[in-house]
Amino acid sequence: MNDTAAKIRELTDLLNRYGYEYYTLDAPSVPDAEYDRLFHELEALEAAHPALKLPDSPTLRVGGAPLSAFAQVRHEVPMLSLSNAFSPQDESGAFDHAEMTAFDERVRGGLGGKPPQYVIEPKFDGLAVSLLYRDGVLVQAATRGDGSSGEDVTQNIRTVSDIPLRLRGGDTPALIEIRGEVLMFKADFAALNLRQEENGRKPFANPRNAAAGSLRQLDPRITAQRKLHFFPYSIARQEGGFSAGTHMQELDYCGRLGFALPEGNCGCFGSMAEILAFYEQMRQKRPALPYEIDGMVVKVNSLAQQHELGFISRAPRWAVAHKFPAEEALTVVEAIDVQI
Ligand SMILES: CC(C)(CNC(=O)c1ccc(Oc2ccccc2)cc1)c1ccc2c(N)nc(N)nc2n1
Repeated sequence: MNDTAAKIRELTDLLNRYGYEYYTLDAPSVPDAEYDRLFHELEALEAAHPALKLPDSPTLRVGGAPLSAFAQVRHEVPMLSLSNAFSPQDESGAFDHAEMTAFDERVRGGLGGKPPQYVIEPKFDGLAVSLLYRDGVLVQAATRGDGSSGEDVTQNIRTVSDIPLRLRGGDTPALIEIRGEVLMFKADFAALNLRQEENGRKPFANPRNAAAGSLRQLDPRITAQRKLHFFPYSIARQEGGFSAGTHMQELDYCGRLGFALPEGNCGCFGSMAEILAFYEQMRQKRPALPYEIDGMVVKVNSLAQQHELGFISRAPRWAVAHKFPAEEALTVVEAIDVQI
């Protein structure tokens, strides 16, 4: 490799490490001025040697020329929705968890009476996307669409700072497809709407619409100006690399690959009673979370038990969204469509 190519490789790796420390670990190891100096040095080298620009270059995060339309991407593995369980409040204000108890009984029935371990995690209220990495490099990103195919939003996804352009850690899988949610934090949503109003533009109704509108922008430079985040929640396909046996191991593996995890807002328990206690804790914590959630998701932890339980019309038998009651009587709970 000639020394210009070596220098570009070195600057790309260094800036990706600094970006990971700043955006995902929230623990920068260099001042912003140092990052900017190296970033401009890389930009200059790439402008002088376009053929040497790397597919995981951090300069891709600023967004290139606008697209005229989004290409369609067919999902090799369908992107499913979740069946819903609600816990309505009775007039005394007590919550009726009958639907979650019924879920637990169905799961135990399906497992021949074996008591499963459950994982409970936030049900992110954003836009579901699928990320495809080949030999550790992000090569494609798509929205869920109708579950079978979605829009190719690869260029826009590269501007999301906590999505790695190259997976971290050793033992890189030849292929891995990671699913999760792109969302906008509440504070960034408020700041965006302030800017919208100042510029005479219509404000977004909620952070989910703001995230969807920002990601489905044909101009990646606009997406790059919107502060988006990503949390993984599933590994859809994998060739090589670490083979997880449980959903918690999948989440931990995503953390090692360089993704942000909703630390402290996930749990793994051996009984539905503990799950319901954690759900209640999260319902109390919800207003203080930096991002919006519209409930919790409860999943069977063992992947072998998930496969044993399968899907009801392709919504998993082994997972259910446990929605929070609407905060105000006026909140319209959208009809949840189980998209296939
Ligand atoms: C559980 C799953 C539906 C993902 N899983 C899948 O989409 C999925 C898709 C094909 C699968 O296997 C199949 C393979 C071939 C055919 C049919 C299914 C398995 C899981 C889901 C959906 C939304 C979530 C959300 N908003 N927040 C959290 N925290 N978790 C979520 N989890």
